[in-house]
Formats: sequence, C-alpha cells, structure tokens
Amino acid sequence: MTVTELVSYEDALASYDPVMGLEVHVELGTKTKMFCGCSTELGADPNTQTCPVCLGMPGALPVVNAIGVESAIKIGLALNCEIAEWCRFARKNYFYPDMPKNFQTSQYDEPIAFNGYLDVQLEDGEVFRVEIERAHMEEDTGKSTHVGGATGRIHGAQHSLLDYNRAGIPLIEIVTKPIEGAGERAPEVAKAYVAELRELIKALGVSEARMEMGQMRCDVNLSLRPNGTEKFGTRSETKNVNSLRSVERAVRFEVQRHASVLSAGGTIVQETRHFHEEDGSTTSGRIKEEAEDYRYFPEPDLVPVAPSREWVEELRGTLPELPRVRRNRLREEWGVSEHDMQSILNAGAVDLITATVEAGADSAAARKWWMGELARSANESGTDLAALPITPAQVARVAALVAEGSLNDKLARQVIEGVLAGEGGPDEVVEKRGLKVVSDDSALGAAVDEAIAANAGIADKIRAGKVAAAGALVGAVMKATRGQADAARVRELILERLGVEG
Ligand SMILES: Nc1ncnc2c1ncn2[C@@H]1O[C@H](COP(=O)(O)OP(=O)(O)OP(=O)(O)O)[C@@H](O)[C@H]1O
Ligand SMILES: [Mg+2]
Ligand SMILES: [Mg+2]
Repeated sequence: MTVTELVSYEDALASYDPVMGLEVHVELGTKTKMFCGCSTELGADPNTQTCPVCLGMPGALPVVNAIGVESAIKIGLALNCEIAEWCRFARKNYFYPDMPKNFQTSQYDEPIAFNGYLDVQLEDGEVFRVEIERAHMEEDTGKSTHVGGATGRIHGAQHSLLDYNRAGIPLIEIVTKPIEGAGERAPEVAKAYVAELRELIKALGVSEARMEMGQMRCDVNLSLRPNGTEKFGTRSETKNVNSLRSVERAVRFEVQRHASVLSAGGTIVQETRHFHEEDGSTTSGRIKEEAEDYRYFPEPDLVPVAPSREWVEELRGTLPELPRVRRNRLREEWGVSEHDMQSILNAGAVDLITATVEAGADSAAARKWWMGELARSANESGTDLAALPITPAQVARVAALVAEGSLNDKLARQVIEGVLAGEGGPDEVVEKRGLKVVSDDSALGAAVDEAIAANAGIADKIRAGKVAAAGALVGAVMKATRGQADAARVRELILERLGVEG
C-alpha cells in the first residue's frame, strides 16, 4: 500500500508505540582481508586486490584473520557481551553478482559475542540502555556499479561493473535486541546509540568508523504496535543508512509511514527499504527473505574459533576508558553543558578537540574552531570533520596566534580557510597571505587620521565626550585595513588623537 499523505509524527505516537532494531556493520581496519592475505587498502585500481579465496574460486581455502577475531572480541567485551568459548562461521547463501562465492561467510546461531548492552546518553543527560543481541564476524561484498539506468540501481541498468577489492574485508555486525520503551524519543535513541557505538569503535582502535566512507553503516528495523499492546508489529528494514542524521530521519519517517498505512487499515510488508538523503523518505526495496531462505550451514572450510579464557581476559585488560565516562570527565574539564557535549559528540569532534587541547590550545578556543568554522566547512563539503585537511596541531597553532594577538578572529578564519585550501600550515598561510594584525602605531596612524578626517561629525561627538561613538571610527579603520588592524590599539589611538580619556 502506498501512502500519499503521511500522518504527523505526533499523531503517529498518539496511537502507536515504536519498536526498533539496529544492525550496524563496521568495517575493521585490519591490513588484510578476513579470510585471505589480500590488502584492504582503499583507492587501488579495481580488482587488483583479489585472489582465488576472495574471488571464490573452487578449491581455494580460506584462513581466519587473527586480528579480525581479536577486534571482534574487543568489541564484544566493550559491549558487555559474553564471549563464545567455541563458535563457527556459517555460509549465508544468496545470489548477487557482487558476491563471487554465492554465499557470504558469516556467523549465524554461534556468534563470537552475545548478550550485552550499551548505555547511551540522551540530550537531557538521561541514560538509556540498549540491549545487544550479538556481535558476529562476517565479510564485506564487492562493489557493483550499475550503468545506464536512471537510478544507479540494477533495475533498468544496461550493464554492471564489478570491483572485488572490497570482497572479503572483515566486517563486524552488531545487532541490538528489539529496542522498546523509547517512545517519542525513538529517533533520538537510535542516533545516540549509533553515535555512542562509533565512539566506542574508534576508542578501541579497531576501525576509524567513518560513516561517510561506508566504514560504518546502519540498517534500521522498525515496527509499530498499538499503544498499550505487547505483540510486535511487522518490521521494515531500511538498509545502509550512513550518517547519524539519516538514522534519526529514517526512524522518524518510518514511524510516520507505518502509522499512515496502519491507521488506514493497511498492512506493513516485511521488506527492505532504501533511504533517500534528499527528502528523508524511504522507498520499497525487496521482500525480505526469511532466515531459511539463506540456507545457513556451518562453514566446512574453516576451523571453529575457540578463544582461550586467558586471551579474552588479556584483551579485557586492554580496553580503554569508555567513551561515555571519558566524555563526562571532559565535560567537567571543559565546563560545557550536556547539550553542547552531545553536539560535540554528534559532530565527531571529541577526539579532535581533545587533541587540540593536548597540542596546547585552550579548550574554549579548540571548541570554538572545531564546532564553528570547521564544522561549517565540513558541512558544506559534506565530509566528516576528521576528514578535513587540517590537523589538531594546526588548529592549536591558529589559537596560539590569536592568543598572542598576532591574529584576530577575522584573520584567523582566513588562515583556516588557507590551510583547508592546501596553502600550507598556519604560519605559511599567514606569511603568504600577509595576514598579521597591525598594531604598529606608525602603520595605523595614517589610517586613524583618515578615518577621523572622513567622519568629522562623529569625531566632534567623541570630542564632546560621547566616547561610545568611537566604535564607528574603529570600524572604519578596520575596513580600510581589511580587518588587519589591532582593534584595541586603534581605539586607543583614536581617543588619543581626539584628546579624550578612554
Ligand atoms: N518486529 C520487530 N520490530 C522491530 N525490530 C525488530 C522486530 N523483530 C526483530 N527486530 C530487530 O531487527 C533486527 C533484525 O536483525 P537480524 O540480523 O537479527 O535479522 P535480519 O535483519 O533478518 O538479518 P540480516 O542480517 O540478513 O539483515 C534486530 O535488531 C532485531 O532486534
Ligand atoms: Mg543482520
Ligand atoms: Mg537485517
């Protein structure tokens, strides 16, 4: 059933209770693939990082990547999971051209980690516990490019190009239990969960978890049930949602769409859906296979994984401070509100600001640049803050130049712009663009005299004691010097010239 009019989010919540399930895929940062020695390096020519194993040639035998298993255990432990004493891989059979083996090596009923939880903090500081069903190991598929169709999808395409470099890159899939009780905050809970998970993965050092690069992607399962009832409704599964904002929007849209269908007497079909960035909507994908359609069976070519308890405990000992605990500590140190910290988290700026402070900047200055100028720039170019071509050390240097009075904010913004444009480090940009605050009296004197001469009326007012009017003359000097004058010194000079006390 297609819906033309969506009921509002508020109306949907008045009648229905959302239940969510989030499946997050994380691409591990291992040097080699999960079951062969091929490189995982990005950017190589298509199909140059492949071998008989990841191309699924008959007779080729896979070997498990130990770092992949270690990363999976670390993730499991950080998510408060139990770690299997013994588990196996399974073949998940389905046909798609980007999967040369015709099955994905995954785990099914014997995941490496299970039964955990992740506490996430909401905007108002409330902590919401998301239960984890399992975290299992699997492998990525290749990349297909469908050419000739209008939508870039396989339907209507004239031909498809396949690149198997990504086939076999280790993935960890982290699956939540059904998330109940979020109510109207379901979109916020979903976003906070993915944000928290991303921080955790980064802190563990197992992946950079860059969503815009597909290193971390989320499938959003959602169903509604009438308020006050227990039984889950039929879920839809919106695939590969790849930003925090999109996760939030996908949940919101699906709540509205389900409610529209249900309240008009329709039924929800269990299907996958595609999310559309442009308008935040989802459209129908394929009817969802049942697990039996995948004909799962234990992978006969791989030995079972049986991590010793000593190894598991050793790995537990290496776990870093939990991001949420660390954030609360930093929040106190930096003196920011829960809400501001949440924005910093969502922007992926916690580590960047920390590193900038470690490089010598004041925390307020570090926050100001990352959350202001740089966040804007990242937004405009549609990249992650961490992907901007500027380092925390460079931001700290800009902050230092401002602190010592060599730059004012306006000039500092130009320096940052120069660094982002690839003109070099802050000092180089200052040098090349000639961006220094001019506080030398001989250089400023002439501009001050000109401003007084050009604004005789204002000058008279100041002479008559209206000191506040000096601002207009300072403005004129700043304009004439293209923002490079030391505003405080200019003000002093103006008052001196006009013979009044500041
Ligand atoms: N009725 C429901 N409403 C909302 N969420 C649900 C419902 N039933 C299950 N879920 C959640 O949906 C997710 C299902 O993921 P899972 O990996 O178990 O299965 P799948 O989606 O069928 O498999 P695949 O890995 O092939 O996508 C889980 O997070 C689960 O908690
Ligand atoms: Mg799944
Ligand atoms: Mg799924």
